[in-house]
Amino acid sequence: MNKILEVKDLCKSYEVNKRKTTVLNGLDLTINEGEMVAVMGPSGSGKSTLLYTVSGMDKMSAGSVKFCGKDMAGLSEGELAEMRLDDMGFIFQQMYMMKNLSVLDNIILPAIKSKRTNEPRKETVKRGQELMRKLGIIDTADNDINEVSGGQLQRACICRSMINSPKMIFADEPTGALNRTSSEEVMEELTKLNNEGTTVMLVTHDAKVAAKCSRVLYIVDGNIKGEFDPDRKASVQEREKSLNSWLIDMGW
Ligand SMILES: Nc1ncnc2c1ncn2[C@@H]1O[C@H](COP(=O)(O)OP(=O)(O)OP(=O)(O)O)[C@@H](O)[C@H]1O
Repeated sequence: MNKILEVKDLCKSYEVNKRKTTVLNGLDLTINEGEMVAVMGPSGSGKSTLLYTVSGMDKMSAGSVKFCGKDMAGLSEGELAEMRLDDMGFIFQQMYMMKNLSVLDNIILPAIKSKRTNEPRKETVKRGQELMRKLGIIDTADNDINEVSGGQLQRACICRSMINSPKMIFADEPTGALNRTSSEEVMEELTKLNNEGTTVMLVTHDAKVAAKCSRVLYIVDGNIKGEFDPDRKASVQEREKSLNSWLIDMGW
């Protein structure tokens, strides 16, 4: 198995009003290509910070992060931005959609910005529309982003995260704001993507979501306290049940 993400002794602290808070505290983690990893843990334990730091969205304070064998600390801001644009997909809570663009234009924006290919805009639009069709939101293509539901917007975020065919998708609470049906649909799409070979790392508070992953990490005080491998051959109910009892053991 090829390693896609190698994290060693990762530390991250913030300074607010001259007071230093250490959020990640010497964390080690390896994720192999094709894994779907859930990050769980109490509120404030550092889950989102971990996601932002290993994906290069935020600067680490110490340690090392290698993505596809490349040491992120050795990359310039421009090289990092290119890596994020071409090789990583993001589904983050704040969603970061541009308010003055339609849903479709938001989805294709990363492809328009990418220098990797000189794909004509017409082709990019076609690919964006195909993704929207696949995720069942093609009818919203020309809508403003405030004219769609939370579930539709989350699916649009998934389309956008996929438009450059990334090697890995980072998702922070991808189902957080959704009802059970939308949440299941979004997870179905992420699982499909993962089955097609995309590595996924997602933060969630929902054991139902985590049970669909190949590995669950439990973070406490900025470090991994335990890991759990849901048995993907077992039924969804069985996986959830064993995950829930493991979470209780972890202090959930
Ligand atoms: N930009 C920032 N500046 C200062 N402190 C921050 C910043 N971002 C996060 N923190 C602090 O770092 C700690 C961990 O935050 P983080 O968002 O990673 O936790 P989390 O486990 O994802 O929490 P939740 O489950 O509530 O989303 C918190 O105490 C938070 O206040």
